[in-house]
Amino acid sequence: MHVDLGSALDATPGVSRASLERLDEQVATAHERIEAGRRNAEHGYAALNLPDTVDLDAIRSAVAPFDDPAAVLTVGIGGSALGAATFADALSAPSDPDAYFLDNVDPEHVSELLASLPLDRTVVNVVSKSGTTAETLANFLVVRDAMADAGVDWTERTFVTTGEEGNLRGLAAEHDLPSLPVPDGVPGRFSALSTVGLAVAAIQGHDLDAIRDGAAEAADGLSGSLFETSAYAYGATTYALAGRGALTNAMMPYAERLETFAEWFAQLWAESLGKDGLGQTPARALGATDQHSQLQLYRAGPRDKLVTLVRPQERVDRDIPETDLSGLSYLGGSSLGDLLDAEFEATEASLAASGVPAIRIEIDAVDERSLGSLLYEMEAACVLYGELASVSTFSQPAVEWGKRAARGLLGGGDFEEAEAVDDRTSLVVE
Ligand SMILES: O=P(O)(O)OC[C@H]1O[C@](O)(CO)[C@@H](O)[C@@H]1O
Repeated sequence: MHVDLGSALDATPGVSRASLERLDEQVATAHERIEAGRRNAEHGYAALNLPDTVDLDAIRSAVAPFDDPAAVLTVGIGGSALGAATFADALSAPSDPDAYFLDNVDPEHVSELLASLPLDRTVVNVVSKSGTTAETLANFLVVRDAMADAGVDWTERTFVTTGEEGNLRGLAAEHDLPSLPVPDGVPGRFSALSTVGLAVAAIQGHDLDAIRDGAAEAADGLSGSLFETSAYAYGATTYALAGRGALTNAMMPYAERLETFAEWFAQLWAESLGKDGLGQTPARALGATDQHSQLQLYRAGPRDKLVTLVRPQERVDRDIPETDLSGLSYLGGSSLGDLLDAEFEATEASLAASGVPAIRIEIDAVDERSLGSLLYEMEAACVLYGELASVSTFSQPAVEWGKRAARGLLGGGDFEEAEAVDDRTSLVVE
C-alpha cells in the first residue's frame, strides 16, 4: 500500500516530521522485537509469518470435495468470519458461488438466510479456533438441523476449521469431516491470511497464490524505519496521533468492495490495542456515502479523530450520461469513478482545511495481490502500534466477562458475572 502522511503533519491534533523522526528510533527497537517474535514463532508474532507458513495446497485439498457449490455459508464470528468476508466482498464475481456469513445469532436473520439457501448445494464452513464460542456453536446446531429438515446429509456438505482440540475437532473426527487447522500462535483477528480466511476464497476460485504473494511482498518490506515501511508509517503515525488526542480512527474506504475490510480493521484495531485504558476507537465509514452522514462530525466535531482514507488507484468505471438537469450539466461526460475520486480528494482537502488529521492509503486495485498486501500491512501496523504503546496486542481478556455472564444467564454454570447483571442501575422512561 502507498501511504501519504502529509495531512497528518500540520493538523490538530497533528504530528510533525521531526517528532516522527524522533519516534523512528522506537520504531527500530520495536521492529527488532517483532522480528525476534517472528523468528521464534511467538504467539501473535507468528501471524506475520503466514506468507511463508500457510499451506495453500492443504486449503485447496480440503475444499476440493465440494465441487460446484451454489453457495458457501460460513458459521463463525469475529476473526473467524471477518477475514473470509473481507476477501469475499472484495473479490467475488457474479459467476462465483455466493458467500454468506452467519456471525450473529439474530433468529430472524438466521431463519431468513437459511430459508433462502439451496441447502443441498451449499457448503457449510464452520470456523472456531476455540470450538467453544456460543454464537458459532449455536448457529451450527441450527444450520445442521435445517439441513436435516431439508433432507440434506450435513456430513456431506460441511467442513471445519478449528484448533487441535474442542467440540468442532471432535465432530470432524467423529463424522470424518474435511477439516483445516487454525494455525498455532495466530489470534483470530490476525488469521485472514491463514486457513481461517482463505478457505472461502478457495471455494470461490480466487487466486490464493496472489493473496499470499501480496502478503509476502509486504512482509519483505518490513524494515527498521517508518520512513521505509508503509505499514510502520501507518502504525507509528496513528500511535503518535492517539498520543496527541486522536482517540478515534475513522477507516473510510472509497470502494464499496472494501466496506467489509473496514469491519475487519475495526476488530483488528479495537481488540488488539484497547488495553490498559489505552487504544484508538475504529469508526467504520464508507466513502462517498458517509460524507453525507459522518463528515460533519469528523470536520467540525471534537478534535479527537483522524480519518484514514483508502482507495484503489484502478477501478472499474462507468460513464455519467450527458444531462441538461439544472446545475448538474457538469456531471455529464464525466464518470462515476471520476466523481468518486473527486469526492475522495475533496474530503481529504476538506479535512486538511479544517486541520483534521487524515492519512491517505492507496492500493493498486481491489484484487487478490493488493488485498493480501493491505491486510498484511494493517496487521504489521497494528503490531507496531502495540509495541510502541507497550500493550498486550495479542490477547483479549476483557471479552471474557460478558461471555461468562451470558453463559450464566442461560444456565450454563454459576458465574458471578451473571449475578451482577441484575445489579445494574436502570432508569426506565416509557
Ligand atoms: O474462533 P473463535 O475461538 O470462535 O473466536 C471467535 C472470536 O472471539 C474472540 O475470541 C473474542 O471473543 C475473537 O478474538 C475471535 O476472533
